[in-house]
Amino acid sequence: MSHHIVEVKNLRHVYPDGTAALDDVSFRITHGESVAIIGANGAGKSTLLLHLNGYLTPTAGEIRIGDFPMSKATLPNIRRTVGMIFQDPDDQLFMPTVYDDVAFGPMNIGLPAAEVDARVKCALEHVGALHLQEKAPHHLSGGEKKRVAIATVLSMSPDILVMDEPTSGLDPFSRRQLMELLRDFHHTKIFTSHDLDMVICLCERTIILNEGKVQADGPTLEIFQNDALLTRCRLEKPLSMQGCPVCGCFPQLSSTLKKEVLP
Ligand SMILES: Nc1ncnc2c1ncn2[C@@H]1O[C@H](COP(=O)(O)OP(=O)(O)OP(=O)(O)O)[C@@H](O)[C@H]1O
Repeated sequence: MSHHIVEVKNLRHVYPDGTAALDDVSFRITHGESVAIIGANGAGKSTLLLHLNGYLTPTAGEIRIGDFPMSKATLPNIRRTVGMIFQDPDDQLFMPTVYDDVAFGPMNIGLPAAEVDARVKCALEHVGALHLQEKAPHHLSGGEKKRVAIATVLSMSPDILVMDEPTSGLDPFSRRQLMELLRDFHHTKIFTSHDLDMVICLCERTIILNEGKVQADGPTLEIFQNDALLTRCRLEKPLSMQGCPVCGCFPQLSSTLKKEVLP
């Protein structure tokens, strides 16, 4: 399934004002992997994601999605393969109703009306937002907007899901539901997040960006056990791996995690 592969080679991005946001970033993500891209504020995470379906163009370097190098000619195909969910759902929702927003992508690729309708209903049901279909997106709460933004991407049946800060702004119940939804998506997933407890639950691999460069790329648990690396990159362990400051116990850890995390 080579169309599920994401390859980034020596990517550099300099914004028009001269800010070098990414420098010599390289990695390869293969089919079915679930990968977190983490880093402190300003590390370059969003800039990197915006390259993965062509919203930003590299200053230098190369991106391949499956068999296609990113270019003007391959962009429509790549955008069908890579479903991008932005940090701010307002960047994604622009139609008069939720239904129209979720239908927009499938209609645009010329699917028959019955197929569009089926995809919209299925995507909205999947994110628990079918009851919102007639509402105006700008009347929704932050968490509802996030779900609908995800539905706009699911309705296109992407092979690769790319999400910038998926759990930001969600209440604990909605966060849990979203995590379950993402766990059920069995194709390639790439997230940026400051929610490191979500990362530990959903991503077996983590890439750390620091000042636009890849500082680490490996198994998530190994990375979160490397205190020196985390400190150097201005990161902290997930809460579930931090001991209670009073007695040193690990109340939130599941027993499986305890075996792997505790010395
Ligand atoms: N449009 C832009 N023009 C100039 N500089 C920008 C632009 N967008 C981002 N930057 C700069 O690029 C660097 C990387 O920003 P980016 O948004 O990719 O970081 P991030 O890791 O996603 O941060 P955060 O965790 O705060 O969302 C920062 O120094 C930022 O100020």
